[in-house]
Amino acid sequence: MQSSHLTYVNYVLENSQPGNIQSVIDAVDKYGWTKQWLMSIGDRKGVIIDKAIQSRKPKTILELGTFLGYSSLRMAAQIPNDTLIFSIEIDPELAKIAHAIHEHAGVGDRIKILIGSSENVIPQLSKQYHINSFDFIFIDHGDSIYLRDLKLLERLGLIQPGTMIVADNVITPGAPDYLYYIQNNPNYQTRTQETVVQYQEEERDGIEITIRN
Ligand SMILES: C[S@@+](CC[C@H](N)C(=O)[O-])C[C@H]1O[C@@H](n2cnc3c(N)ncnc32)[C@H](O)[C@@H]1O
Repeated sequence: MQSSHLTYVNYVLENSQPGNIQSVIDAVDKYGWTKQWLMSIGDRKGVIIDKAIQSRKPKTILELGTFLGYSSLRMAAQIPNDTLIFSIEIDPELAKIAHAIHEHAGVGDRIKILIGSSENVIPQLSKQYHINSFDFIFIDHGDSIYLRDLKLLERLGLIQPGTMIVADNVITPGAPDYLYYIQNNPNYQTRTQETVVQYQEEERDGIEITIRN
């Protein structure tokens, strides 16, 4: 394991209680604010995701981009125990660390991390996991591939009327082609929630919150 990842895991394990999701979320946030900047959504954007989940009450959730498992942990904290989150991560080492953190938080069986590139994994979802569509999709893997994967999800029928799609980083670094498509498409109702970059005081960012008509 990379030494920075090892430091992170040790910090989170030592500063949280097993089975206590909120204490794990708090430990990650403390690490991000005081030790090392993280590309996890962080506490301030995290509240926006929490509210989106509370408003949609999804039964099926897909995340693109697990990283160290923070946003999936936050989503798990907002939903009933019987709701499974699928989260796709291209880097096997990150997936392993995220799973260890989820196990520590007591939600390892509620977050299914699928290792691989989203463009390869998404087409397997219906067949392997009997998913017809998702109620909630969190897009947070790479700004330049948001639109490609949105269109893939559309083509496969995984986005249906009522699906809520939340995309991070639409201002910084920005996803202009994604925003143009979704904001000029009569199939979607969408708004940009302005916020700031995680674990920083100043830099502007935005989260796009969209509902399929
Ligand atoms: C910004 S981080 C995700 C942060 C995470 N959602 C959170 O807030 O805790 C982006 C992650 O997407 C992964 N990623 C990048 N391209 C990907 C792809 N094509 N398929 C799956 N994962 C990808 C990266 O390895 C990285 O871990």
